[in-house]
Amino acid sequence: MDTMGDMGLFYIVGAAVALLSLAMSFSGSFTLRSKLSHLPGPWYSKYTDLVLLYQWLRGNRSVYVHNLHARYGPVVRISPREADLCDIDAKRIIYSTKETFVKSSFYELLAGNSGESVFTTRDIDIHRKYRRMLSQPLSESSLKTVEPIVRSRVDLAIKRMGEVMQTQGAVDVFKWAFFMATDVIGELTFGESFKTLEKGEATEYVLTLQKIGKAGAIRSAFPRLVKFLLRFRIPTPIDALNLPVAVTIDLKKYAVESLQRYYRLVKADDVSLQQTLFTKVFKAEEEERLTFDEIVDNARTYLIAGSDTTAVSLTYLIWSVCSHKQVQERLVEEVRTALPADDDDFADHDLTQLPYLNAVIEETLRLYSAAPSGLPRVVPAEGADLSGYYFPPGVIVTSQAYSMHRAPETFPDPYVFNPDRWLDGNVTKNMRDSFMPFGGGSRVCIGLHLARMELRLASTLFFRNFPHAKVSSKQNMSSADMVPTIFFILFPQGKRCLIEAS
Ligand code: HEM
Repeated sequence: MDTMGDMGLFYIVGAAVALLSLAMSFSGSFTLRSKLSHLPGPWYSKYTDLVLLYQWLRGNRSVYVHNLHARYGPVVRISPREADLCDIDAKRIIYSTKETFVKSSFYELLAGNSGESVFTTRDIDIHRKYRRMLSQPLSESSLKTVEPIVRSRVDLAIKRMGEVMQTQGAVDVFKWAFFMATDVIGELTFGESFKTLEKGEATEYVLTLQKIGKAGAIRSAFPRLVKFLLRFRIPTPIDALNLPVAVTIDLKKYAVESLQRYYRLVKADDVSLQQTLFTKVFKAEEEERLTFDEIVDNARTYLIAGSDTTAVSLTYLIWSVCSHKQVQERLVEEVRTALPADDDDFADHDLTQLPYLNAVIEETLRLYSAAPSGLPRVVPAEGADLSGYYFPPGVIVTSQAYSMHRAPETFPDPYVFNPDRWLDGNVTKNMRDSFMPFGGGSRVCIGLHLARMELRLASTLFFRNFPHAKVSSKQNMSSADMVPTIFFILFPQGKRCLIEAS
């Protein structure tokens, strides 16, 4: 057969596989008997999850669910076997440290064919083992030892942003925040930086990282199809379907190569060895507590969970502050008073003492939580009473930061960016109990202290260096660019945020 003939056959087979798998992916999307038919919600959610799936693929699920709450109240059925609860007591029960409500199979879909990690595993014992081994290097006190690495990456990011502002008039802070967060977590994980800040452009690996959000959304919508394609490494004529396959393969390859390099240094007892978040875990491997594959899968998770999230948060922080002049003046004044211009010798700990800076960070995490969607959990075997309704075993319940953080009875004027609400004396118990930018309970974000450290250092240094920064209108940059799109991780629709020095 000639090449064209081969290609023709190839595409026909590809299309057939795609259609078949689409059908398989959707099977189970229709039901005649929803176990949640007694809950409020749109009529179609009793029978199908297709509308939810459609909103998910548009990057609009959180807003869609939020609008359903506005219409149906704090408990809403969003699919035949899934409900979202915007209720403080329910949230506390669902995301408790007891882990009675385990993660749903959604997390396995996000992981695809990769092995389990501290993020994706649904097994309570495996999770506890990973958490025991991985938490300590990311604790507040242990992070002090890696603070110089974080600080050097943040310093370089701010320097590069300044250079670009000077030469081009405006800088894309989203791009540089992503480079910064990726270089930080890359260096802390693999012992060497990706050097994207130095190069000023994304390496191939970093480009792959940027595609993860979309790849995860596609994979979780068409799990069987993606699994099939990944297993047999079959390219299809549909680019969107090739994306999660390529992303999974590339990320794994890079993580394996980098960790093998680092492992060789650990084995050789190299004195110049830089401590990473995995140094102790590597040593533990010798006691057969974590296999090399387990380390690779957890390292990959760090890269995925620790780059976009922090970058998006920093971007929205800078944009929000620059869009509110009074907030900017107060922040700049606080930083100027606490850290005189000729004093560079401050530590992250000093920044934890700045009330307004920390209020700005909380307010950013409230309105622009980087992972604002529902975090799905399974109702345990005994069923559950939540918010006045009975939930049978096996159904999925979620709470989403997007709605919890916009409940007007807890956060008055919820759509207003107002850091004052987080100052001493203004914070209520309900605010604390509703707040979930890092999830909650036993599955709370393992990297939250690192993320907060990066946010404190980067925002302080940004507004110290560019006190009069403002949102640019160059290249038609507008607030439309900053409308959130949410594929599990939130990012600005325009995928850019242009800022000028003054
Ligand atoms: C502002 C930045 C960040 C935000 C908003 C964020 C948000 C979250 C959220 C909401 C969860 C809970 C997910 C769920 O229950 O389904 C989570 C878990 C997790 N995050 Fe983060 N994260 C951030 C930064 C980081 C960083 C820097 C790391 C790097 C180590 C990281 C690693 C993880 C891991 C491994 C988990 C899973 C923990 C577990 O299940 O035990 N995150 N994160």
